[in-house]
Amino acid sequence: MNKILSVKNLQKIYEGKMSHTALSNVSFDMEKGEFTAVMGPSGSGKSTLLQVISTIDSPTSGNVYINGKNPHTLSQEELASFRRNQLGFIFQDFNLIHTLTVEENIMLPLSLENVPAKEVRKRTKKIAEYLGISKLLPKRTFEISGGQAQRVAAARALVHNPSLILADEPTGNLDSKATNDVMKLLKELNRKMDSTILMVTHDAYVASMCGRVLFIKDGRLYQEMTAGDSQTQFYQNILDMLTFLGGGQNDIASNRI
Ligand SMILES: Nc1ncnc2c1ncn2[C@@H]1O[C@H](COP(=O)(O)OP(=O)(O)OP(=O)(O)O)[C@@H](O)[C@H]1O
Repeated sequence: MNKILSVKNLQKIYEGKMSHTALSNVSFDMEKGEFTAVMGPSGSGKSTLLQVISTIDSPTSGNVYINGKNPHTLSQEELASFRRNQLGFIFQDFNLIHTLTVEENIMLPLSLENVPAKEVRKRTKKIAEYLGISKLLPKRTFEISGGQAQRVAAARALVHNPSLILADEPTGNLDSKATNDVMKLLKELNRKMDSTILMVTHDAYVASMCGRVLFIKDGRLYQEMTAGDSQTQFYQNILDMLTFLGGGQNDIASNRI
């Protein structure tokens, strides 16, 4: 067993005129090669969880260990390097930089780490070939399609071979064909490269393609489900849980299987 992520008794309180407990006593682990979804009603704390794990925000109490190291105890400088080395991010809007070419976007994490230029080109070429986007390398980001942009974002997230990939609603803005493409891609990364992926999603169909789903309600880990043999059954179980948790129409995807 190779534990990549360990979240222990995480608590996050947003202080203000009215302080708000966004996460309360959340604990779970992820082994290498796991693909796990985080679901829950709007405002339940999913993004907060991802932000604390990704070190964008710090916990009020509790600990996060990535590959056995607690990034929240690192200095600013060490943290920046830790994030670039250990984590890969895939966001809904891809976060590509439009003044750069596709190749430069993919290279970015390595360039920031002062990896030698020859090695940067070699790794960029390899990941681009792997994801079938070699021909796009010289293009600007506005010259490529949404699905291609998602592949470029995945290439950038993977080029430095991160321990953990964090995805915040990577299919949020996409139609069902593009959603399927993105999920195929993530599954492929998960299977072939043994990538460990933690993904927030509102979409029960998308979640049913993962190996495990964590359900959050009012900042607490409410329930977890593991996929069985049938994706249709898993999807149904997820839908049932979401209906039970409540939270409005947007949280429940239409019947797609
Ligand atoms: N910076 C902040 N300051 C104060 N409260 C915040 C802050 N960010 C989030 N919250 C509150 O914390 C709770 C959890 O928010 P979070 O964004 O994690 O929910 P979520 O499950 O990701 O929601 P959604 O599905 O709508 O994106 C919400 O009640 C939100 O209003």
